Amino acid sequence: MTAFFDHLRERIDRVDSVVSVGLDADPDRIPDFLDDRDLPRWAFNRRIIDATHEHAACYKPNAAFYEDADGWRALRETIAYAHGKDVPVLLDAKRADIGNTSRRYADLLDTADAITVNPYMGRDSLDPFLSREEAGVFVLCRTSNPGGADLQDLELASGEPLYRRVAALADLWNEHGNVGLVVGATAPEELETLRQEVPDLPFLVPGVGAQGGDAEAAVEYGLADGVGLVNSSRGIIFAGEDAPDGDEGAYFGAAGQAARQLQRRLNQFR
Ligand SMILES: O=C(O)c1cc(=O)[nH]c(=O)n1[C@@H]1O[C@H](COP(=O)(O)O)[C@@H](O)[C@H]1O
Repeated sequence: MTAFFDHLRERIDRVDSVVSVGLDADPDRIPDFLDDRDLPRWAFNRRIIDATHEHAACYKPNAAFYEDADGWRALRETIAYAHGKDVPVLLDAKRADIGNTSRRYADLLDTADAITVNPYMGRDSLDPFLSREEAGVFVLCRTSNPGGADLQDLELASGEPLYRRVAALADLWNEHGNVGLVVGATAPEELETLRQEVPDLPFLVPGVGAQGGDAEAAVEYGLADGVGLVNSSRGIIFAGEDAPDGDEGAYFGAAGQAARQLQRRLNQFR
């Protein structure tokens, strides 16, 4: 294992948690009381991090919520703040392209500790990420969305579904011990199959919480030798939406409570 997974293991042990808190700071859902702040998404994330870091093995901002000028600034501040709390950051960017383009995408790892990548363009498109030995590279394998089966379950001539081939390839690409898979909690059977197929790869398992995935399967099959991540985004960061209007303490307190509850629930299965 290299730096990212070593750090993640330490973090999991220290806080006794495999929770990845998804920082999907949707501008449409940032509470009104933060509207007048410079960079409301950063103001929001800072408070979320303050409220949840004791329960977080990792933070996972999804790039979709930051891809504008203010957004990138908010993201940079957020990552630095998470690092200040010694929490690793996995940037959910789902990138990869032809070589020179991917090399620029891989620069995202100058700031974040790990990234999600899309394997559709094959090995060379992932090389710039894989060669960053210190970083974690999570390859999309069997996604949590309803259409995940459209392509990923297609049977190859060998009879195996495409997602299993992706896992086998990711295992081959793991020359530096820095590769993980993304497998949704909404696909518990596929999680089980994949854990047998690639016993050594840690998984990022999204889809518990708002998407209703299987938390027990996420833990049972997501961890490789105790290392892996189970992500919830909206279910944690927007847990305070029922708090009384303008009550900042209650709003972010609810996020902390949601993170703690998920930590406890997942720990029952570890
Ligand atoms: O790569 C991911 O993290 C990901 C893969 C996948 O199969 N499904 C999935 O939901 N995700 C991401 O995980 C997060 C899930 O958010 P919630 O449904 O709000 O918990 C979002 O940022 C998604 O983009």
